[in-house]
Amino acid sequence: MDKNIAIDSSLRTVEWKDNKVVMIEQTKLPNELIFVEYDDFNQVANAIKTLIVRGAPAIGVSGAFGLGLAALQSKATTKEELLSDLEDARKILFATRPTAVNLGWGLEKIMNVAKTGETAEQIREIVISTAKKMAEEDIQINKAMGKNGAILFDNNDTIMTHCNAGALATVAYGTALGVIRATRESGKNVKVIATETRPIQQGSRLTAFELKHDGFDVSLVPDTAVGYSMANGLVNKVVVGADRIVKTGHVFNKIGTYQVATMAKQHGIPFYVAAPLSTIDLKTKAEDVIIEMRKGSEVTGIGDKKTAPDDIGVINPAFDMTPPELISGIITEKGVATAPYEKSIPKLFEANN
Ligand SMILES: CSC[C@H]1O[C@H](OP(=O)(O)O)[C@H](O)[C@@H]1O
Repeated sequence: MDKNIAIDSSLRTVEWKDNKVVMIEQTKLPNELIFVEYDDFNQVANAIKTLIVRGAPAIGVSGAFGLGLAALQSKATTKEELLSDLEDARKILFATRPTAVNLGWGLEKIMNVAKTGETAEQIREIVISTAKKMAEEDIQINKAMGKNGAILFDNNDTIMTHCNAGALATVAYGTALGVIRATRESGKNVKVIATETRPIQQGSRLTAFELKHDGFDVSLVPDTAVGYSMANGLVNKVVVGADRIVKTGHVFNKIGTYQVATMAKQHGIPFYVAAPLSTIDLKTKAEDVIIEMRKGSEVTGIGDKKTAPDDIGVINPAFDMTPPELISGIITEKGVATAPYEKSIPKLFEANN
């Protein structure tokens, strides 16, 4: 592994290059940093479903790029035919993962601009240019979010994270880790404690990897040591990402987030969520959000090594819900929302923000 990898805005998790989608093959980290190239939207759909690319903003942009490939693959010569082919591709990309709202948001944004094209060629051009613009905006959004969040953190804080809400969950820079990067850039010295985040270990494989390569003092804890870390004064604050936030302030994030938030409340530790507006869903009620259930083999083994007996029942939700009363603030590119969230979250969308 190249010890001099720079995991910052210079390294893109996913990008459009020569009419192909290029992404980091995240299931190979931290052992190998491999880039894969796709020219078929079905390959992008598979990459999202199998977590080759993961993280709400990253899969939103990947879905948009997937529609760009679908536009190039389509043999359509008329607007109607091409829109029909794009809708077929949208359904396949949308069905890959149900919880992160960014995927649906990214696909809908592309479909809406596609309808503004008059000819098949115009549609192809606008779809690809809009997807590329979405990717560039993601980085700027993360940096704005970082600045808004940095003021909440103090010099010499030790900050706990859960899962990976870093450069590897976005196009670059990250959401929760973007706040940590911006805090350092503001001149404050911070340390990080990353939870392992079983079963897929986004914390140990991805967060520890990217923070180490970005020069941070990062320590790893098993998920079972969250309470110990907080009870023994090792944690000053927590910041995590999100996959969907509803207007009441209920946050849907990687499984285990609810436990971390509950422990933080118990120990009087501020618990923040960092997410772009594209992760906020003003329409869906908390009780109607679909929690992705993943295959049991992720829990009964690590890689190809079995760690549990055969034929046992497994409950493997990929996400859980953290209620607003456990959340100190929701950091976005438009500012920080605080309780009561049903009043503060809609304000983030007001034009003068
Ligand atoms: C900045 S979004 C990151 C968010 O997505 C992760 O889930 P997954 O790795 O399954 O895509 C996790 O919930 C992170 O907080």
